Amino acid sequence: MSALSAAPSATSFWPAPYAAGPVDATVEVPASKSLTNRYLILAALADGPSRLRAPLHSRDSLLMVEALRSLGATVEELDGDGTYGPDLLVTPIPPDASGDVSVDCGLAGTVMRFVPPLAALRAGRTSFDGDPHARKRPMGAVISALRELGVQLENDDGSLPFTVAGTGAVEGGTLVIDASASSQFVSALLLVGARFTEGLNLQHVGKPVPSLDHIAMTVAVLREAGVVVDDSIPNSWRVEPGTISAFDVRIEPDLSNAGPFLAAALATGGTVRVPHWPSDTTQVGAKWLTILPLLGAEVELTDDSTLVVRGTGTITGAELADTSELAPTVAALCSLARTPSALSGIGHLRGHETDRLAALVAEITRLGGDVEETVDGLVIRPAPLHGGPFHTYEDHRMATAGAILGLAVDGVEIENIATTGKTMPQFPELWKALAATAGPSGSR
Ligand SMILES: O=C(O)C1=C[C@@H](OP(=O)(O)O)[C@@H](O)[C@H](O)C1
Ligand SMILES: C=C(OP(=O)(O)O)C(=O)O
Repeated sequence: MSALSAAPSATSFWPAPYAAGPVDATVEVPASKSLTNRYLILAALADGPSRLRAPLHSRDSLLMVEALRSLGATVEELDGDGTYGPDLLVTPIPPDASGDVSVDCGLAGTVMRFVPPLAALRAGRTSFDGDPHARKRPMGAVISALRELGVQLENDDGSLPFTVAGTGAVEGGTLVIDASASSQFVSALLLVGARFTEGLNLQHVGKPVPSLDHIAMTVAVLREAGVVVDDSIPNSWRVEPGTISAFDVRIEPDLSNAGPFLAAALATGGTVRVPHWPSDTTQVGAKWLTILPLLGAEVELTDDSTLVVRGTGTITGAELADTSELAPTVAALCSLARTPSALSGIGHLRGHETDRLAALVAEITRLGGDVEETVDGLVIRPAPLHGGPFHTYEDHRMATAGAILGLAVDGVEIENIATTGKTMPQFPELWKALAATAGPSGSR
């Protein structure tokens, strides 16, 4: 399957490796999706060529690269020292770029939310569409924000597909949005705000914005590129107009995608090490250092920046709020716990790659689990699990959640494991290698 093609709809099931004993593995995790795609956007708007070292190469990052190429940026591959592919050299979109183009968003939230404001800065029509489920993901706040900013949109009914008819400039100014469905609405506007003639005063009004770590990440990468951002008032951001400076940056490993591997230590009572763990990061995956001990793990960050997680053989349930994109991994671990768990502050997961709350309830229940959906999360109670099919709904994090269960429960079969290619095409091989460290499968 090409990285850009839609995830296959034909049903194929992957026998998840079952670990006969404790795993003992060191796993080098590919680069962060959220950082790679933010740096790609900034590089396309910068004042000169930028280099991304050891970036992510996955479906979501390729969709972003292709989107930027369509808008006129040049993205070249350069030999680098990354384990999982070349560096990227990005030459920005030229000021006189114009013409009608189309962008395939796949199922990537970062592409469908971040690229339309960028397209508004260019003269020409850019049409956006994506996978069938992409048409169901919330887009309203980005679309209404562009309209408020005076940008013309065509064929839009509040979701994909639609067309942005850019004129080459956006005046900017004051904008009020409701970003309660996704932090990406805020990030999308902040990322391009410095290129609006008057900059941007953005305010959120409504229920709380989810995934605040991801907004902190956006602000941090903007400041690295010399953009002046004031985020001192909650729910309010000021981006000064100005230059986005070209940069040369090494991308951190994806700490969210490290999650399933770290979870394997708990699921099997083993040890997993992830090297190159950043000591200072805006990634939400930094929270593993506090989440995993609450679930019963011993966690240590060594002097050589390796995160070491040891399972004690017992997983304890926990009350955890605002786990954002970590939630499917957390839910899988909680289903293996000896005591109940409550996950809250994740109602917006209903608008992710699939309705993740419904999907987790359906699939964990199918394996014998006891899970209930609440207004803004899940309650998970201890129950003996058994093998069987685990449906994934084109959602990479459903697939990795199923793999965690399969490590601890014999006979779990995961639908369409290739869906992990959205952010980590190497997942099936890395997971098999991890499971193999537990010895040949059999009963524990
Ligand atoms: O900006 C980003 O890179 C992301 C923001 C979050 O989106 P939501 O705010 O919609 O949860 C997160 O869940 C998603 O995986 C990546
Ligand atoms: C919600 C996610 O992705 P997206 O960037 O497509 O929103 C995710 O990766 O968990």
